[in-house]
Amino acid sequence: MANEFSENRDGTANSRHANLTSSLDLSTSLDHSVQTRIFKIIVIGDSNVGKTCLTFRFTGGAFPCKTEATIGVDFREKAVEIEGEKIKVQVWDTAGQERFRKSMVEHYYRNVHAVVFVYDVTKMASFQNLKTWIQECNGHGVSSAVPRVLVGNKCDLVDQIQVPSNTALKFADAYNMLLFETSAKDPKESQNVDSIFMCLACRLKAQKSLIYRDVEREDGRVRLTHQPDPKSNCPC
Ligand SMILES: Nc1nc2c(ncn2[C@@H]2O[C@H](COP(=O)(O)OP(=O)(O)OP(=O)(O)O)[C@@H](O)[C@H]2O)c(=O)[nH]1
Ligand SMILES: [Mg+2]
Repeated sequence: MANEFSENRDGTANSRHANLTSSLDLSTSLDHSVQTRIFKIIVIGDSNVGKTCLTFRFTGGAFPCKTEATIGVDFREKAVEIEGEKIKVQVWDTAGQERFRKSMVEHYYRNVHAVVFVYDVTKMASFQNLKTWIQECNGHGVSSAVPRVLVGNKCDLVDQIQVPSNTALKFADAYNMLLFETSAKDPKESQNVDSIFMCLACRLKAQKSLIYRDVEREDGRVRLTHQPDPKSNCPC
């Protein structure tokens, strides 16, 4: 594991074109040295929708001044605390371009704990392609018990919006997902970006027993039917 992650100045972990080994399988989801659970969240969607910028905003707290197409996968980690438990959220920022991802796909989905599907609100094609991304995810055996959320990014480009909110909401509802419309670029939206990942981390913490058992065998769906607890720091 140590060879695969380099520590950034801000304390987040990052690795490009990582040589994936079984140590990343995360089947136990537990960092034994410090007894911190690790939640593996993958970020999926068309190229250029802003997956790298969203993950950077969450883990690094800023919008990167320059990005290049992701090759394979970039890992970023952020330590969070939920109801007194320290948890590492490990974000897998995947490549949207087919040529940069095909050899890695199996690794993306293996032992994944949650999935973030991203589209660009200014690009209808990226929204229409979501079905293909969902099919790929299901085709790799990701259980319906694995929480999924939908993210419409680039909301700061208000004059260029092509995907109406109600269309996105209907889609999210049909696939039993929460919808977040946000912007990785707009600093005012940074809390909303954090909420995407914190919401999933809270769901996963609540599913504690599922993570220690075999998630694949559970077929229960995660539905947001409860009211958020005002005393909890869960954003959803
Ligand atoms: N206006 C605006 N631009 C954004 C936003 N998020 C990302 N971008 C821009 O969109 C472009 C693509 O962003 P990336 O984060 O690299 O996209 P990606 O989905 O990671 O692309 P791949 O790695 O090829 O899959 C870059 O030029 C970003 O600056 C946003 O919220 N608003
Ligand atoms: Mg990228």
